[in-house]
Amino acid sequence: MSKTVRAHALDVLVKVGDNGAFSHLLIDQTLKSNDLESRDQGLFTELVYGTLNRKLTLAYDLDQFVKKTSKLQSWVKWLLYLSFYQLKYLDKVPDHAVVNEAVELAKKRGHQGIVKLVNGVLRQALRQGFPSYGEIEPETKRLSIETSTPEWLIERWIDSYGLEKAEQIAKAQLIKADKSVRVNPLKMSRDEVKQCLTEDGFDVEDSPFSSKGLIINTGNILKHPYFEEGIVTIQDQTSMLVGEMMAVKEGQTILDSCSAPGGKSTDLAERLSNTGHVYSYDLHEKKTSLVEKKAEQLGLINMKTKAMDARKLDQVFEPKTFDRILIDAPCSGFGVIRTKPDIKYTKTNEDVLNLSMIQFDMLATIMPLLKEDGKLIYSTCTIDPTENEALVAEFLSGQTRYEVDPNFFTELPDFLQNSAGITPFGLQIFPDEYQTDGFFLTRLQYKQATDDM
Ligand SMILES: C[S@@+](CC[C@H](N)C(=O)[O-])C[C@H]1O[C@@H](n2cnc3c(N)ncnc32)[C@H](O)[C@@H]1O
Repeated sequence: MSKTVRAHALDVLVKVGDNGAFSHLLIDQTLKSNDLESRDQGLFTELVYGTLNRKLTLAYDLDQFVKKTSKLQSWVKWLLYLSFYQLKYLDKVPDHAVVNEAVELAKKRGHQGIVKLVNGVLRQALRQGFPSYGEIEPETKRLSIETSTPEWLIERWIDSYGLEKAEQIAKAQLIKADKSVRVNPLKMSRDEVKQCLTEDGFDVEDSPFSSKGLIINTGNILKHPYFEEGIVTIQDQTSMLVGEMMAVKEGQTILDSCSAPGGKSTDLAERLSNTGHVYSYDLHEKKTSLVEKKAEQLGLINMKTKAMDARKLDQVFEPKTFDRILIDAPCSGFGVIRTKPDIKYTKTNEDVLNLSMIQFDMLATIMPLLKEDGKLIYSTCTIDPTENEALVAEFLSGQTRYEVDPNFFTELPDFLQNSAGITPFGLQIFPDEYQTDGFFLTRLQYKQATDDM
């Protein structure tokens, strides 16, 4: 008999274990190498991400029913987390089905004592109900358990944005992400794609972030031929805003210093309508080959890829070479926890500090490669000031040549112009604002001469 969805989910959860790393790779691997039906693929992904994303909450819950959880074998613990997740958060699965499936999985993997324990714990949880968290003290611990976010990260967000905002951010990271796609204008217009997808039964709407973006409310776009044909690319709406704000003009020469897997680079190349050049760099060839693959799929012939540390690009290019530069920097990724929950369990305070030093070096090395009338976008998919506005402020304060482009703020889409995350150093988009990833971007340029001389 072929494996059930829950058996696949349990396998991945056990492999990911408490280290938390690489769940998205294991999910992709399982989806590719097994013939799960498309309905089951959705459930499988939801079970793995959902359980991982709620890990700390589920561990607290389990402590109420089992005295020494540390003595449980890893797979038993994850089976109970997986089952709790379904009982608490999934309406579509009946409780008795969750218990029966868990018991069957326990029978396959363990002895009679474990089967009894799994059955007993789940039935007790159903009888007694799950604990509430309101009384937990201090407040940071309560928030940590309720939102399954490590306490140090909650404290970081409180330090940056206050308790109320920290709570909103942590809660938003638990909400399932909408899918959005970018339309390739070299192949079809957004309106045409929208119309055809609607005729095919999809519920689709225009993204307010980008003229190329569509939000897919219902329908599995990964299975649609437009995906294979390079007519659409999966991309978060905030990432598409980068392409929009680069204000690219045909024929330009563009540098993308951290380009893999190629989402934004290919957006820029599409915007050049296959004119000009996009030089797409990343640290390793394994990474740049992903960019090449994407470019090929989208029919783009104006991209050049090469592996190189962005902090050495000044050894390859003369100063003032590029019309447009993108530094979409490696970052802590606290804006994309919705789709990569591992991030909140694996990153540390020290990582944030180390990343900010790399980001600073990248800015310092790459900024001089911009032409006198050029524009450079610095962006991250995180919500930490140390890597975002504070970093840009520090970079600008140490020199006299560059500034934030004042037109950046007026050229933002109208709905973002009064956004809570606007500072003199850029725009911070929070994950609780627009049902998107959390994201930061700003646009820098050479200081412009003022008229009042
Ligand atoms: C946020 S991701 C880029 C995403 C990409 N711009 C996109 O839209 O698909 C950051 C990238 O920086 C790369 N990276 C990390 N350190 C680097 C370095 N020192 N030099 C160049 N690239 C680096 C990582 O390999 C990663 O692919």
